[in-house]
Amino acid sequence: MALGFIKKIFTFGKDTATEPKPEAEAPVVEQQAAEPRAAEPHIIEPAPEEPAAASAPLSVDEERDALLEEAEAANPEADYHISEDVEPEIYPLPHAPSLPVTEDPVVPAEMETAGGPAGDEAVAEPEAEPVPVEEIVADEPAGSVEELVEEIAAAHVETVEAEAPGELADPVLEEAIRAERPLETPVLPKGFASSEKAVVEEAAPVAQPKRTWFQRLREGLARTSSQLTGQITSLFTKRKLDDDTLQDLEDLLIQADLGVETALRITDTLASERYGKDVTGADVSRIMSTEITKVLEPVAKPLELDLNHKPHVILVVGVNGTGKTTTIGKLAAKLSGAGLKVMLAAGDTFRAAAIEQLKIWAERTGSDIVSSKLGADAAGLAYEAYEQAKLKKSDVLIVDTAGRLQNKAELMAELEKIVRVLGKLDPDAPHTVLQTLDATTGQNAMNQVEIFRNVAGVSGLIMTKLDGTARGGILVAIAAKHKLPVYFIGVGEGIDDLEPFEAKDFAEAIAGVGA
Ligand SMILES: Nc1nc2c(ncn2[C@@H]2O[C@H](COP(=O)(O)OP(=O)(O)OP(=O)(O)O)[C@@H](O)[C@H]2O)c(=O)[nH]1
Repeated sequence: MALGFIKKIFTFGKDTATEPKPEAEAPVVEQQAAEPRAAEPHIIEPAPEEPAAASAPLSVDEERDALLEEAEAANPEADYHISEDVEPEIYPLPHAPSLPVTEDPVVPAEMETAGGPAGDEAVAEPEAEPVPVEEIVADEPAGSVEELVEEIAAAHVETVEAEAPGELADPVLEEAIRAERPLETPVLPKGFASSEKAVVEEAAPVAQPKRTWFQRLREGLARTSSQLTGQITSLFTKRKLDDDTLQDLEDLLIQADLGVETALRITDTLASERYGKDVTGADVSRIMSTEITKVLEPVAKPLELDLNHKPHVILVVGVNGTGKTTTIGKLAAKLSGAGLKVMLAAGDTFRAAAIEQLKIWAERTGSDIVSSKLGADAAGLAYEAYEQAKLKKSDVLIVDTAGRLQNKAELMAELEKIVRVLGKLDPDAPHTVLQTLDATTGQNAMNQVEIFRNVAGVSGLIMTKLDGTARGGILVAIAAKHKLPVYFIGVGEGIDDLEPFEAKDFAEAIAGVGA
């Protein structure tokens, strides 16, 4: 059902995805503030931001202002002022909903903490109140509370409303969104799963023929596969299977980054079937494909979203250049294409280009985005993004992070702090910690998992740049060693070049079976 819409998004992004062009001096915020669009069909908005009633919980900006005032009183020397040219763009949010809103909307229980107008019950609920930032950072080392508050104030956080992602292809989805009611049965794109039972994963299988994806996977892995199968074929030309050929094969498989464990699985199986007999390259490929499938099957899992959390927080980590930002864009495209409300957080505050790049992806995918100025505290930004996502009832918040391993200690401290701050806003957050790995880096990717796993509690992987590399075998070695779920693989720079990870397809593509 969502597939037609996803395809539209893909087509839309395809032309421009390869070379994103930042709009240099024209912040998206200003454009949108100046030209509010008449209709935002995909946004389920709360009522317009009106002054909160005396008994209502503080809005995010009031909450933050109060915190900043307190911090200022405690330390009059510090400058906690938020620059005026930025503040009006943020609070109230620049986009006022144009959809009709009932006077007293009933907010579902899981959305009560959003801070918007709610029914009596919601107002009475104590847990609906936002958690003060000072509590959030209470466990931080001495002095860090003030620092964080100061940094949040200095962050010039800006929230950009989503662009409409285009016409909705699904009339049921469209009707639900126009009626401002949540979908009872969220329809997730392929590669995602929900912990709620009532999820339809793929409603229109004919719309995207498997062959297309399979062909693309094969094209992507062609270098890995042709190098490996070429060597195997020449190894077994007119040779019976003996200890020497088995040793040569083992070396070859290890050189192809498959890892010792998988190499041994393959040679052991081959030996048990064909020792002393003639062996062809096709025999080896078949066994390779079967054994690699066995290694990969336990890790080929959909990315499970718990939509009871609003938002479900996905923290994306990884060394810089591994494709974090691009992958976030691709994920956002899938999710917003399926009708979910997505908020992005430009938590890579270390690189201006990363912030700009994410803004472009937000525009392209119809996602909201919270960003800050360069060098701002990333945990503070994550805090703001979470609050904004709550306020706007986003289904999913995806947080980008910096990945500069050159300054490892600082980076790790920053990641730990982001995880801690999110965990205090929602004890289960971040609900998913995704690590991106660049397949072209081979063995290096293995070490990267080790590092980020310990610091950020990585819960799943996405391997990027599998197109055009001869080192795709590393995914197998990583699966065998770390046993972490692999949700998607990146096979290009375009918006639709992210595919759910399928063990058998991948194994066959690497082994050159069925080509
Ligand atoms: N060929 C190919 N290129 C990719 C893929 N994923 C990302 N890229 C490219 O890799 C480069 C780095 O990607 P980014 O998304 O900027 O990586 P990052 O991890 O966010 O990097 P920093 O912002 O420096 O931390 C970009 O040129 C992307 O277009 C992929 O699956 N295949």
